[in-house]
Amino acid sequence: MLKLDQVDTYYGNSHILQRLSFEVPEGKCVALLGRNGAGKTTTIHSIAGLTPPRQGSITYKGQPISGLPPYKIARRGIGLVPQGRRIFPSLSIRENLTVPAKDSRSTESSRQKWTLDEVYKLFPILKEREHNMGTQLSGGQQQMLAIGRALMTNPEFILMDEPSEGLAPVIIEQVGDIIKKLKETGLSILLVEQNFYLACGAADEVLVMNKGHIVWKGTPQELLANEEIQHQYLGV
Ligand SMILES: Nc1ncnc2c1ncn2[C@@H]1O[C@H](COP(=O)(O)OP(=O)(O)OP(=O)(O)O)[C@@H](O)[C@H]1O
Repeated sequence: MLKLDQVDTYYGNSHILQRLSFEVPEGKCVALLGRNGAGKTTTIHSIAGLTPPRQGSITYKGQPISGLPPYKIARRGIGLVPQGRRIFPSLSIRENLTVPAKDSRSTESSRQKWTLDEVYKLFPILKEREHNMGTQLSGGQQQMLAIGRALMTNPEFILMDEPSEGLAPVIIEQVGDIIKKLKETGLSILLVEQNFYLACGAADEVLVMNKGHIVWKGTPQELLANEEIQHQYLGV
């Protein structure tokens, strides 16, 4: 569904992604793991059009998307749950959810529509607190809000950047359950994580990244059994 082929992304003269190639099949969750600075966020930003690649191709459902502005990539059906959640602090929870959905052209008509009610069904706590300000939520609830806000753009594919960041272990487990539920709705997911156990619990395939390229790929079971890779690239 999403394919990166020989992607090179730079910040100025710094060559960050180096001939990066991988695929995310339809309906699957692929986790991208790696230490700080490996290039995971840069990968997400390259796909979303925030830091376009200088060379190589990114295709989504067979169509090239590299070079398109971020809003056009979003309209194609790729939603972003950014690192650090980026909740709008001066808006209520309801407003945080409805603001990105306001532009009716933001959705291509054939896709299943996520409504406010459906997002509230998935995250009942957001309904209970819909008139609170975004910043009055706990870290886990803010993560639900960030996911709900991405769903309101009716994506078929979601990019999730470190959803476990700053959360307590019990909440990280809940995030894992949410990712499984999203997959059951038919979404395809690229999950960037530093949390080895969350990634292995939620993903169908794991990619390990180091210095801007993929150094290992396999199933979560294979990674759990491979202590050398865990130690060398993930600091587990
Ligand atoms: N805006 C920027 N300008 C210059 N260099 C940057 C910028 N953002 C990131 N980098 C560099 O690019 C490299 C990859 O960073 P990136 O944020 O993609 O890593 P990451 O794997 O997501 O790590 P983290 O988990 O810390 O976010 C790092 O060496 C980082 O210092």
